[in-house]
Amino acid sequence: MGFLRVRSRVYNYVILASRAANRCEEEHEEAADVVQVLPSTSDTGKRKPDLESDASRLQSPAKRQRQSMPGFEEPTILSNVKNIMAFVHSRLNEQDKLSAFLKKKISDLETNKRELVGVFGKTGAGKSSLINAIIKEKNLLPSGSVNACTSVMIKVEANTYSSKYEAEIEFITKEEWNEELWSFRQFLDNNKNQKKEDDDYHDAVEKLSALYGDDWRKSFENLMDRKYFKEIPEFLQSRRKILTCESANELSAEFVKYTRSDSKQEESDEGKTWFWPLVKCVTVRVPNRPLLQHVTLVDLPGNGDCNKSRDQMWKGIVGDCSTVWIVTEINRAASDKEAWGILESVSSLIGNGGECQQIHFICTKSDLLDDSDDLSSADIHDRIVKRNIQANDGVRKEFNKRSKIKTHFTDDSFKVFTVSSKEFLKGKHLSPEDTEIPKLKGFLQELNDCHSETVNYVNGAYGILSLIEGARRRKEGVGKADDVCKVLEKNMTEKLDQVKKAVEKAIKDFEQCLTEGVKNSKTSDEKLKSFLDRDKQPSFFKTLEAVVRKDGMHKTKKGEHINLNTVLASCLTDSIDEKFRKTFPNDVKGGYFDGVISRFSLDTNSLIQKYQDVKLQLIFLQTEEDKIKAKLNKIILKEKKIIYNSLTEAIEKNMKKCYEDARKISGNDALKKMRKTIETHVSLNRNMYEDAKETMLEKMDELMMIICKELKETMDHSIKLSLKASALSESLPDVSEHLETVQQHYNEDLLHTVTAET
Ligand SMILES: Nc1nc2c(ncn2[C@@H]2O[C@H](COP(=O)(O)OP(=O)(O)OP(=O)(O)O)[C@@H](O)[C@H]2O)c(=O)[nH]1
Repeated sequence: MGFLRVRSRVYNYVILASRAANRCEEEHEEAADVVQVLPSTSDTGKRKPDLESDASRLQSPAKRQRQSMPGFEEPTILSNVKNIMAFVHSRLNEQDKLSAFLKKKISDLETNKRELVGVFGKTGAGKSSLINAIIKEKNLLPSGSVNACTSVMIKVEANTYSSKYEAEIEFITKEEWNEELWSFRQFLDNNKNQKKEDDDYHDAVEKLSALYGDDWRKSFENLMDRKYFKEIPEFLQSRRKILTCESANELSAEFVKYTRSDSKQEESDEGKTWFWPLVKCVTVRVPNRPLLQHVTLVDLPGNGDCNKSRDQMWKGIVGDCSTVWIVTEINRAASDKEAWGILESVSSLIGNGGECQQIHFICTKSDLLDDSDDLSSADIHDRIVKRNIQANDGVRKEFNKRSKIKTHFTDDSFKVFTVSSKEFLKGKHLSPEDTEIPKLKGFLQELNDCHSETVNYVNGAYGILSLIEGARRRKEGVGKADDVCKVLEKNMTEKLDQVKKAVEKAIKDFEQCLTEGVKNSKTSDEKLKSFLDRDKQPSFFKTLEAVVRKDGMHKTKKGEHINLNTVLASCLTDSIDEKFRKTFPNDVKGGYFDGVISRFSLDTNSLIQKYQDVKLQLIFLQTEEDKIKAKLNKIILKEKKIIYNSLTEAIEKNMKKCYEDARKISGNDALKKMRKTIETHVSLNRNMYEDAKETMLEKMDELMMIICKELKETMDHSIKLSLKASALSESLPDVSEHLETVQQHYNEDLLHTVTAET
């Protein structure tokens, strides 16, 4: 993260330097001045950028041509303000408390948050083609082969610091792979005489064959030998591999062996090694894509992988998505069990257990019609449009029936799109608008533009510059700082009390709900029983074996997501879902805890009227308030996910022993015995529900402490330093012009925020 931050910062400076250097000759002095503003090694602890050469390299014809390319990123408000703050930072010394405080405040402004859009859907639904169409890179993500499918998570984002196409490959560790090899070996040994139709048997064989060809069939002894990893020394050295190319085509050809599995190797592929079993995630960076500057699209193949770290990363990314796209083919979108199954299985992870604000149900391949041979182009167009309307209605009706999803999401947060990636790239029957790809791009653009980090950065910068100017202009002995402090401290006590009461009320409400949930734990038992009652089905033993082997979670080849832990925790989660969603809405407009955090204010506005000579200091405090609220919102968002998921995790922890015992069962009546083991464990461990409830409430208490401490300490410190500490006036730079510039941006931002909200 730190590395990225440095990279993007350097890039901003380079742009500024290049712009300045492009101006006419008499402005050269100014360009030199700009270059001086770059951060030093001591500032970042990283490589000191070679600024002179960075700037002069940008003078090359190739670079200039790049700048004139459509979509080249012009410096944004954010980069302008960042440059100003870097300059101010370099002019502050640390001889007094206030300057040191200001320097730290400037460093703290830096953030690198990206909005994640998670793309789900079964294989072949058209995810890769959709992403390619959206970023207008026909050949970036490999798509189309009948046998191959995307097998690892792929993040797609803008390359903001170079004009190259890049793929960063993150591997699992050697130790993890070694462990996996051992469990494959055990599993294959135990299943020697079984039918080879088992899902996990196929998975193991697929992974081993991808990497070792037929060698694994001869012996398991030397599978960690270096010779198998010659092409990827990075894996052995626990490093990431970076591929860099000039074009999307080239990059795609290079990274395909890290992302896709090929179930039926073709002749031309013989001897080819596929490394996807070792890969955790690939990040693809595309140059000149302002649309993805703050947004990352993540292609998420289904979970249920037996690799723990990959599974954990999957869960982490899914929980961090602010939007989720469910992709399915239009011809049976409303009835596609697998697509709805995916959405149901992730709804609590992305809803109360995550931060998803919007679900987009995307029906793909809208251009594909049956029997269109004899139709005119106009008729084809009309039929497509008509079917789009029908699909839209059908999907919405289906959504209304799915109560499991609806407990986490409102009607407004669910939208349907009917798209054709193919027609968007080479329209034959549909206009670009009819393909609905521009609609999705518009959504991403808004996500990228309304990036709250820009607003937070500009607000923070405005406050800091106000404080510098206020401190510089302030004459000794003038002002009624002490009076102002007293009022502020009184306001703070009152407002903190309100926050505390609101959080306490939420905790009490949760406690009530969970007590009911514990009482209703029989409902979970019934759900468990109905799952175990499937023991009459012929393939059930294999499924149950896989479930216990993977600590309660398994995805069948037919796409069914089984999670016994969530089934057992459902009496608790069901009891709390509605209250939890209202207390921690993912759409933060209303604010957490009935808006008490959003309403927190020391009432600086009215004080400004009365105490004009400390107006600038009060403006700083106002922006500090906004900043601490934004920071708290982030903390609460992170914590609320942990709090909600703690219910299922507590059950999962308790059930671990049960799965371990069940795993050991084999031989005659194994299915019966396994069932008995699970039922007995659940009936003897009734306290697990109470324990889960207590764990969650403890976490809520901790959250309350964090909120109150953060609010009090940050505001106390800021009040003290802005109104009480004096700086050596000669040590503070004159930032009046910068203040004016940033104030303009601040006002624009405010306008933008207001317009976006209305
Ligand atoms: N006619 C038509 N075909 C499409 C469209 N989108 C995708 N396809 C085709 O559908 C097939 C699968 O598309 P992909 O984009 O590879 O699907 P995917 O969901 O990424 O598949 P995995 O990589 O296996 O997860 C390919 O042959 C595509 O060319 C579309 O809008 N129209």
